Amino acid sequence: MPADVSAARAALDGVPNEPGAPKPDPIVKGDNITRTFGGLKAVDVEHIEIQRGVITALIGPNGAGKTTLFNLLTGFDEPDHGDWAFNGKKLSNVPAYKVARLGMVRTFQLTKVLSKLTVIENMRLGATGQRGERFWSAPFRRLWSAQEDANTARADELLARFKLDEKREDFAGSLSGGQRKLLEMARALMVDPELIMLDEPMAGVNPALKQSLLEHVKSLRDEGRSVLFVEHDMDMVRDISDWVIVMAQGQIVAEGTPQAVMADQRVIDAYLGAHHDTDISEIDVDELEAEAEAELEAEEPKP
Ligand SMILES: Nc1ncnc2c1ncn2[C@@H]1O[C@H](COP(=O)(O)OP(=O)(O)OP(=O)(O)O)[C@@H](O)[C@H]1O
Repeated sequence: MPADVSAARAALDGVPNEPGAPKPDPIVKGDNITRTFGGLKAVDVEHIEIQRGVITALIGPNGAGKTTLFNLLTGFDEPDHGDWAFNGKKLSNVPAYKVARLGMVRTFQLTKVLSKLTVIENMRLGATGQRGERFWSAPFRRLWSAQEDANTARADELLARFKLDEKREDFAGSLSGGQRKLLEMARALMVDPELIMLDEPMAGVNPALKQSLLEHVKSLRDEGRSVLFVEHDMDMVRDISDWVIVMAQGQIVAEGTPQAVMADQRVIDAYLGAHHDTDISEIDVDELEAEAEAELEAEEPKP
């Protein structure tokens, strides 16, 4: 682990495991952020701070408001109320492409339109700082070509890093789940962000590829970026996050190191409360028994 990553982690040592806890060096700071849809308060965050230079996970049950909070912070949606700052600069009413240019970028799942572009075209689109898909319409495409050379060089470098160089001319829609996630990450890196926000980086990824994806996420932090990710895959949260923020019903209900948060009763309640609908008939009882037996055998003292 590079020394500056250990230092960044160590800085979290004294931070209390409390919702909205102040951080020693926050890259994002927000207050009283609310967003309602009809009568529903999707986001109702009193105070949030994201520490610089570490990996922060944002978790919570379905509908907790995680994606809405991502959209608000990055300028893709407007709050009812709220103030937040990135590197001390207030961002309310700043459009998404400007937020991206300032250094805060979120990934997007590959939409239908983006699937019909090639991998390299997706990368060049990333360089526009998230102006959206309309920016890629024919007139803009011509305007854009003037700046293409520098962007293409950066795009090719990133494609090589994420092992997508052989897919350069393929349609993005033809990529596997894991390759799509790598492309989303590579595309976001086109603007060289200080804070990269990953939306469910493990969703739809084949288990064999998960480890390699985790290493790529860690490499973002190890090169000095701050990472904030939304994820349901608890193994990933446990494995790579330095800090975890838990949302439920629009609010931050808990925060702390992965170990502290996973042991927190409020988190267990918020999670299990939402996931207790698992159909018991779907569980393979024989498999569970076999696993339990294997574990017991492994624990038995050797004669
Ligand atoms: N554009 C919208 N119009 C109406 N309701 C919305 C809209 N976007 C989100 N919501 C509602 O706001 C709440 C929070 O949704 P959000 O997608 O932010 O949750 P989430 O924590 O990201 O959930 P998930 O883990 O399922 O992605 C949900 O009840 C959702 O139905």
